[in-house]
Amino acid sequence: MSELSKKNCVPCSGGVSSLSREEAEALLVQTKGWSLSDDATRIERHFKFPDFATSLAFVDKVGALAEAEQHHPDMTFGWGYASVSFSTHKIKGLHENDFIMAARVNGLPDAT
Ligand SMILES: C[C@H](O)[C@H](O)[C@H]1CNC2=NC(N)=NC(=O)C2=N1
Repeated sequence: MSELSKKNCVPCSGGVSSLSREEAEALLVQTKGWSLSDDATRIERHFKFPDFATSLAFVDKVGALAEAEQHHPDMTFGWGYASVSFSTHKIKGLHENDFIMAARVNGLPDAT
């Protein structure tokens, strides 16, 4: 379990700078499977599942996690896959919260 997955998101009210590419890359080491967008404003991971029901259940679990932490992903899903992406809207870029959520998503039982 990464150190990040033990943390909780802190409210982000804007007015703080987004992480630099270097800072994001350093945190990415703790979030296996996630990649940084070309402009370094979001992180994304693609998950595969054996069927539609498992994809749907996974997206639902990510949603529950997001509601609990009040930090929300963009997601697309369909038969056998889900794509989850995090960015912090208020700062139009990355915050440690995005990496905390990625680590927590990686800890879900179906996130293989
Ligand atoms: C009040 C509430 O905490 C905020 O509006 C949260 C909700 N979820 C959020 N999710 C994401 N990804 N970015 C945000 O800036 C954000 N803000």
